[in-house]
Amino acid sequence: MNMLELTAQPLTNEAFAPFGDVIDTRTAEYFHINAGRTRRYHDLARVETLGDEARALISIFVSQPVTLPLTLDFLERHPLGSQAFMPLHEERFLVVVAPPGETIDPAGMRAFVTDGRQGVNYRAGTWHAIQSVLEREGEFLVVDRGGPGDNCDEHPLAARISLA
Ligand SMILES: NC(=O)N[C@@H](O)C(=O)O
Ligand code: NI
Repeated sequence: MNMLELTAQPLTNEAFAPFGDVIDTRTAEYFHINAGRTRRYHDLARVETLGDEARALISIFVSQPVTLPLTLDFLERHPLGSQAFMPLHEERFLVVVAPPGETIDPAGMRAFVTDGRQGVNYRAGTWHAIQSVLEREGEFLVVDRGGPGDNCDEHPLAARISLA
């Protein structure tokens, strides 16, 4: 299997649009609630929970940092639901994705690096690397789909991800 080499680019809303949503108050609209004390950054990402008895889960991931370059031997997808990761302490992380589909075209793969203020929401079926925090232990709020059915497929590949 050929090793694909990718250099992670800064994450932007536009570049990530084919894969899901970037969660970032700096690029989002808000309105005031709670007698003006609160800015509500409303409906920043679409939560998908497909199939009978599906429900949204709220979890916390505490992840150990990856070493660079990051070597990947698979990407995974969740066909029955979205999956969102929001850092709780401005942790930076790698985002490696490919568009939904039964196979992965290496030419369609993209690698991004977040800036600490960004979270991501993978839409259902988007191929992605598992959570890959940089530099230090990371704590993430995770919103994804629970319920019956197989919601995690793996696709083997060989890739090495570097920072510029
Ligand atoms: N397995 C799990 O809950 N996490 C992965 O889906 C991931 O994307 O990190
Ligand atoms: Ni996942």
